[in-house]
Amino acid sequence: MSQSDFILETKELTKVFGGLVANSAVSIGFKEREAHAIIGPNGAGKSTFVNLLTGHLPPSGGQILFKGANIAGLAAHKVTRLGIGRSYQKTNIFPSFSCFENCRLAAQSRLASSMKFFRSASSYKAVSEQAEHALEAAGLTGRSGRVAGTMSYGEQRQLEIAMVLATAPQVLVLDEPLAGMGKEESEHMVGLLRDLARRYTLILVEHDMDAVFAIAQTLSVMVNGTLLESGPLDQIRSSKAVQDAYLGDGAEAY
Ligand SMILES: Nc1ncnc2c1ncn2[C@@H]1O[C@H](COP(=O)(O)OP(=O)(O)OP(=O)(O)O)[C@@H](O)[C@H]1O
Repeated sequence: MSQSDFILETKELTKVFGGLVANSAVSIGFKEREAHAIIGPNGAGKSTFVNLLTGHLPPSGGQILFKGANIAGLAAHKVTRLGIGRSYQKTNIFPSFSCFENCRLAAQSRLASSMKFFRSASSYKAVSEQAEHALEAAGLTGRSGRVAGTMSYGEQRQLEIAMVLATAPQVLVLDEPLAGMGKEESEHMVGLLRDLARRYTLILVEHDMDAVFAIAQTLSVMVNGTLLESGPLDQIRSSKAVQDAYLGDGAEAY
């Protein structure tokens, strides 16, 4: 597959913490408008990988190509502005602000100069519309004026996704979006993510294998900081190496 087939691609991406190699020469390609899950046991290096992708950690080596340009080492806010949005394992909202305010602040953060922006009434309107669209896209239509902290946990996770959408990303990086959710909330979130996967490139770290199989078309399996295998869902499900290392007998433990 040629480089142009991928909107985002890592080449030999490496991260070393002291003596520990958390990511060892990881090369993964992400296609446009595809849901791609990164799976693997605890400590495999998944969070480190997404922290590198989104500029939250500087790599020790390798490349991160976004639309062909190497963005490795770029600061997180600059990566966001390029169009790679990211949600976190824990909710990251302002609980005393309304849903709309949370999204409006996120939309504003995408702009290079928010002070300059505040002077323009038309830009304010554009950002407000972007915030409302993001709420709708995240399934929170009608929740605009609701104080974020008073919503259910599941809705707060939806709000966090709305805040990422408000930054007008092309690539959405979601770190354990189902963490802490009950069955109903999880099903709702899976539906939302399947819907978003039709319009965005989705990169997902998730332990819930039923959800991963329902959302992702492509899977990359990490073990001990290395990429074990990357490919279409069916290929990974039937891979002997993946079965042995991860999806086999102990898969339910993850
Ligand atoms: N900031 C850090 N400093 C030192 N070691 C770290 C740091 N972050 C992660 N590690 C180590 O790197 C390895 C990979 O951790 P990472 O959190 O990326 O794995 P993971 O696959 O996301 O695990 P989990 O599924 O439990 O979240 C682990 O051994 C971890 O202890």
